[in-house]
Amino acid sequence: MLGSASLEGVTDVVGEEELLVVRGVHRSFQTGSRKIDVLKGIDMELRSGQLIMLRGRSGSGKTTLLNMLGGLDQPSKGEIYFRNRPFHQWGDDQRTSVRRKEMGFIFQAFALMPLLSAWENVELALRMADIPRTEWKERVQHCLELVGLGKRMHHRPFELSGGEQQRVAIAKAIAHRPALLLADEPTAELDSQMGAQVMNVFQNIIKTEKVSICMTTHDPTILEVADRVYEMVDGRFVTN
Ligand SMILES: Nc1ncnc2c1ncn2[C@@H]1O[C@H](COP(=O)(O)OP(=O)(O)OP(=O)(O)O)[C@@H](O)[C@H]1O
Repeated sequence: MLGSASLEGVTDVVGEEELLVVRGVHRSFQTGSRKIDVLKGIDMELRSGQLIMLRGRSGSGKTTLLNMLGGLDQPSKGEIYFRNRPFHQWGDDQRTSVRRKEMGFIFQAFALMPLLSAWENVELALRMADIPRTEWKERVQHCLELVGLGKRMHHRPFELSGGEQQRVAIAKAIAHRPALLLADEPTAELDSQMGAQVMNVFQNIIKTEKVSICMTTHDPTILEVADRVYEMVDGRFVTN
């Protein structure tokens, strides 16, 4: 087992905070009498200020891993440390609390409330994270300006392009100042220009908001902006 002493060792060596450490993670699913091994021993690290990408064919296990990093699911075996805390040992309530306060999520389909404006969508995220109401106005404005939507703050999703909707989703995901942003194929529904805009926003928020990002992608054209790419084949990482 990887104890806190060895984690401190890792931090000393690299001189930066290890936000996420994954050791020997397996995940199996039982369907009827069959056991399916989806993750077969995953090791990875994510440091503060990094953008890492999980790449791999459909069905290789990327979403399963991302769900685990976000505490939506738990490993069958192995360890996940989030900010030096043993995420894999925690119960649902503790994981939910960390997820609400310290993590943000972005999905392929933009996950906005259709009847709410961009402003109201971001505000909703602050309400959900128990951020005091007095801070909402300034924070919503800041986040929407950060993603380049300062002039579209009161539009509703159907009045925005796909790329703009995804940028509202980013503003919503970072509003409560998470340390970690998890994004599942955030550019998959976008054309290459809009996808590039989303990646620019990601690079920008890593610097200005001090958030780290772990995302999955199929898109080879965006891999070059990653600090590190993990290639997944059949539930394992392979070296390129
Ligand atoms: N709850 C579950 N029960 C049974 N099998 C599952 C479950 N969740 C995922 N799987 C299986 O695990 C495998 C990996 O799925 P996963 O969604 O992680 O792949 P992926 O790499 O994200 O694929 P895609 O790029 O298409 O999203 C698939 O074969 C899937 O059917």
